[in-house]
Amino acid sequence: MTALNKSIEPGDSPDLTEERASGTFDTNAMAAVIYGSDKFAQRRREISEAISKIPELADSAPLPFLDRFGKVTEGSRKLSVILENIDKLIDPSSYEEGLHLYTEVMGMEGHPLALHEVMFIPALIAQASDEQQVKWLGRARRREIIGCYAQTEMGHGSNLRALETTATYSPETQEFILHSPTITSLKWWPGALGKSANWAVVVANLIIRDKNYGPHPFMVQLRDEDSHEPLPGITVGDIGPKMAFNGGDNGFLGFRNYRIPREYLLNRHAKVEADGRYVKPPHAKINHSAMIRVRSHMATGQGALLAHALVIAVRYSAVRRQGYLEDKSREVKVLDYQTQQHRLFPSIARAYAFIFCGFETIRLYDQLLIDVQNGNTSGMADLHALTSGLKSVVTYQTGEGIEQARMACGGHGYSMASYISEIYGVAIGGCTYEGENMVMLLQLGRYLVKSIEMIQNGKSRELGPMVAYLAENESEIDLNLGPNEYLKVFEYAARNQTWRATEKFQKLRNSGMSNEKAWNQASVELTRASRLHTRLYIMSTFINHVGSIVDQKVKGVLIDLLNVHVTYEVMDIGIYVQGLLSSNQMDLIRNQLYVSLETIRPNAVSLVDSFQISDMQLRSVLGRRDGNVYENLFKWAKSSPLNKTDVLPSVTQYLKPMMEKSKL
Ligand SMILES: CCCCCCCCCC/C=C\CCCCC/C=C/C(=O)SCCNC(=O)CCNC(=O)[C@H](O)C(C)(C)COP(=O)(O)OP(=O)(O)OC[C@H]1O[C@@H](n2cnc3c(N)ncnc32)[C@H](O)[C@@H]1OP(=O)(O)O
Ligand SMILES: Cc1cc2nc3c(=O)[nH]c(=O)nc-3n(C[C@H](O)[C@H](O)[C@H](O)COP(=O)(O)OP(=O)(O)OC[C@H]3O[C@@H](n4cnc5c(N)ncnc54)[C@H](O)[C@@H]3O)c2cc1C
Repeated sequence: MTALNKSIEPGDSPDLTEERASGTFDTNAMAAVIYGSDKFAQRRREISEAISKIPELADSAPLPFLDRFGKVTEGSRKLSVILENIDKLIDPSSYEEGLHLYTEVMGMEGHPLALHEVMFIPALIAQASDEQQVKWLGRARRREIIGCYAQTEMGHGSNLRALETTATYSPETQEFILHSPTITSLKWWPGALGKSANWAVVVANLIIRDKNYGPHPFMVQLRDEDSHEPLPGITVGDIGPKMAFNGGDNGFLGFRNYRIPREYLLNRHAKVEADGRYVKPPHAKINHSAMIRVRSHMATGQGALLAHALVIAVRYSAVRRQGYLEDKSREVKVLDYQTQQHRLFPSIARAYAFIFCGFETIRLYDQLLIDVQNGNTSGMADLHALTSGLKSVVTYQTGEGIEQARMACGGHGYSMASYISEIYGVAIGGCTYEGENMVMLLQLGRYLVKSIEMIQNGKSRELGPMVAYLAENESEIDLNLGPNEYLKVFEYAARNQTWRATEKFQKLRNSGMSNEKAWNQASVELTRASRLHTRLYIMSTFINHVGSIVDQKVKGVLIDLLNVHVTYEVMDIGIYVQGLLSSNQMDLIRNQLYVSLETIRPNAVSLVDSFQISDMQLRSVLGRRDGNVYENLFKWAKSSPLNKTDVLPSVTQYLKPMMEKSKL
């Protein structure tokens, strides 16, 4: 009989082999569900295999032992090896294959092409005219140029209307003059801007005859294409070390009356004619499209980051033995403790939920892109609201889940040998980039308040499908019926909170308070409504996705995982459902959660193995596929540069003289 868990190999830790043998489903079949098709899951495995055959693609040292300079250099070195071998490794026209290749080889610490692929090229696709695409897109795709997306400034990131960089049109020369008038107007943070990029999409206020038309995207050359020196009028550099992404060069950028041709305004939607006439775009916020795209991809991206941490924590918990349960002759795997399961299994469910929900959101974005290219912008507000809430909830919960995974690994989780702190640093960057989470929750809050106002004005029928539940009355809940009943509990909580928050805002406003002050005083309640609404969306896409799965064994275990999810989520929002559920019902749900943790236990390792994250990609001693943790932990420590000599110069220079002095 072939093993259902495809990861069993001779030489593996017997503890992990035992876990893999208890799995009830084929991990390749689950990987096909996670990665959208059997074909792509298979391609991922083939690409990982091909990468492993090129030794130069391996890290030259464990990344945590490299300093900043070493990390940046290592990223560029590996990138050049990738590009020499790219045709052997992937189909270069496949974005997904490229993403897998980069993630595996470059890791998550940042590299010169990260923003080129994630924002620069997408911004050109969405915002450059056909003519401009002929000029730049091919060059960008062939990597003749390296680009980034430069919007945020030292003084302003969230409030785009207050950006200070100006692009003033000069009809005489038909040029835009880019200028940074203050210190705070320096572009600050853009990935790959500091040292790698030679071009950028720069967001600056378009000024024509003293009138400010607001932020617009411009294509700007920053460095000479031969010497890579900054061009005259450009000040550019690296902003220094960060919590994570230290292989990347997030940068600063200033302009001193820097001239670019009129044709360098990305003008698919808005244009400036030669005489300075402004042609309006079809939607006022169309220039925000590069951000909507990244936000749409963040649920799968963050799900993958959470998955990395869980692969490490769950595998390690199956080989780590500490303490006893009934059998006093052998210490127990820590994964058998209910507290450990409660710490990790709901996060496994969330990682799956984020990935499935991400599929749906990317589908909505791709549809919107087609609609917008055809002149139909009617879906923009809905997707903006949805992705604003989603990026906030998934990044926050991913951060929470990763931190729990770290603690679940005890002391070794705190070591960089686990690599979890790096994953954490990368993931929580997402709470800030692409819109600070509170700010984005409030964007969704605006949309929810408007939806309630439509209901109040008798326009319930005009509500979109995602907010139609706000107009419904609650019905009786029978919690024995399964996930759809839990969905109703969430609908109740989100509806109730959205009405309460809206009514609070309206009451304050009606009391004579200004709109802004009333909004501010209701804003915590509004963010709570946004979170509940978003969690409802995540739960409903999880339920729908599981419903569509054909492989019965895979579907069976995903239903078990869904049971962990719905019971955990409802317990987690207990305070919002007090009016709906009795304390007996809450006890029932709590017990269902404990039962579902036991049900999922035999499949825990297979569920994380199904993410099929290779050892190379994981970069974690604790999370190794073979589970041979201890001998490799010792090897890892011995490879520390501090252990190259037994006596460090710092000891000879400072500690020895100190001890000698004390002896006198
Ligand atoms: C395959 C890709 C994978 C991607 C990620 C995976 C991650 C995994 C691994 C990570 C590895 C590397 C990735 C690192 C990438 C990091 C890249 C980071 C990039 C950046 O951070 S770029 C800078 C981002 N900056 C922001 O997000 C700024 C946030 N602020 C805003 O967006 C706006 O200021 C605002 C939305 C808060 C407000 O906009 P403003 O223009 O001022 O509008 P308002 O006046 O407030 O509102 C007016 C009405 O307009 C509506 N509105 C606003 N925006 C939109 C929109 N985009 N579409 C439609 N409608 C919009 C708003 O709702 C108001 O409507 P109303 O009047 O209420 O009807
Ligand atoms: C890892 C990383 C990568 C990045 N990459 C890029 C990039 O490639 N290109 C780019 O252009 N930018 C990039 N950024 C910048 C990023 O987009 C901004 O930092 C982000 O949008 C937040 O803006 P801010 O820094 O101005 O935060 P601030 O707005 O200053 O936030 C500070 C606090 O004020 C609160 N606050 C602000 N406004 C409001 C409000 N209206 N209501 C309530 N509370 C409010 C926030 O909630 C937060 O608590 C990156 C940032 C990071 C961390």
